[in-house]
Amino acid sequence: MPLEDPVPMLHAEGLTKRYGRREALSDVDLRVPAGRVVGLVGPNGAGKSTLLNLACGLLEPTSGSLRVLGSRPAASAAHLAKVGFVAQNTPVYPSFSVADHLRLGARLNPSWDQGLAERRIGQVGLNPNQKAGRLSGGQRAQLALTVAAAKRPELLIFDEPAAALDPLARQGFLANLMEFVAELGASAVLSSHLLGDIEQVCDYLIVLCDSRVQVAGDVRDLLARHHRLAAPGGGPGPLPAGVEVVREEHGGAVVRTGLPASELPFRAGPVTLEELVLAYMSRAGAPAAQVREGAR
Ligand SMILES: Nc1ncnc2c1ncn2[C@@H]1O[C@H](COP(=O)(O)OP(=O)(O)OP(=O)(O)O)[C@@H](O)[C@H]1O
Repeated sequence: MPLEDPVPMLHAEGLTKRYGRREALSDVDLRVPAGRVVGLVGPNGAGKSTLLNLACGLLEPTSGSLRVLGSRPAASAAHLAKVGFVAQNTPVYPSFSVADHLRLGARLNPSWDQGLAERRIGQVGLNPNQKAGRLSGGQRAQLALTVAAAKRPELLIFDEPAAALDPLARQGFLANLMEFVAELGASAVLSSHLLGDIEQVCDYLIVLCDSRVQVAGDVRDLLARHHRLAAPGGGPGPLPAGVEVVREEHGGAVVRTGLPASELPFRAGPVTLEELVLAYMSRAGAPAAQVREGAR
C-alpha cells in the first residue's frame, strides 16, 4: 500500500498576489512538508512578507490557492489557534503591561499555556509590570515570541524576527525559537536577511526573488546538488546533460545537478548556503547591493 502523503505545512498552487498593478507574488507553486524549520530569504521587495501575510490569513490571494496545515489560512477559529504569527515590526499594545499581554493571550487562545509563558518571561528577564510601550525592540521581540509560542501552535511564522536584536540577544532568541519548536513539536517559517541565522536554525530553504520562488528544498539536499566548478581561463563552456548553470562567474560557475562531483568536468567543490542563495539571487537579477545585503 502506498504511504499516505502527510499534510504539508504550506501548499501553494499558482499563488498570485497583486497590489494594484504591482505583482508581489507571481504564480508561486510550493509544497513544504510539515515538521520543518523553513528559512525564507530574498532581497527587499521580493514578496516574503506578502507570502507570510497570506499564510496567516491577513491577506487574500488575487488568484491561485494557498493551504496552510491543510486548510485555507484563518479558515476557522480552530485553524487560527494552530498558527502563531510574529509580524515584521513585532507589534505589541504599548499601554498594556507584559502581564496584560499574557492575560489577553489566555483569553483569546483556547490552548494557551500560561506556565510556558511565565517561565519564558522569567528566563528572558522581562518585568511583568513593565508597559510594552517602554520595552526595547529586542524585548518586544521576546514578548511577541512568547505570546506566539504560548498559543502552542502547530506552525510558528516569523517575519524577520531577529532584525531588532543585538548579536547576543539574537543568539538567545534563535536558541529559544528552536527550544519552542522542539517543545511544541511545531513547524516554523522565518524570513530573514541574515543567512547565518538561517543556516543555524533552518533545515528547509526557500529563495524568493522578483515575486517568484527561485529554488526551494531541504537544505542538505540542496547543498548536495549544487557545486562550484573551477574552470580555469573563463566560463565553464559546454557541460554534460543534466548540469544547469545557476550563476556563471569569472573562472567558474555555480551549477545544479544530480550527478556526483566526480562526474563533473573541471574541479568541483561544495557551495556554502550563502553562495547558493547569492547565485539564485543574482540569476534573478537582484540589484548588487541587495545581493550583498542578503549575505549579511
Ligand atoms: N500594501 C501594499 N500596497 C502596495 N504595494 C505593496 C504593499 N505591500 C507590499 N507591496 C509591494 O509588494 C512587493 C513585495 O513586498 P513585500 O513586503 O512582500 O517584500 P519583502 O520581500 O517582505 O521585502 P522586505 O525584505 O523589504 O521586507 C514590493 O514591491 C512592495 O512594494
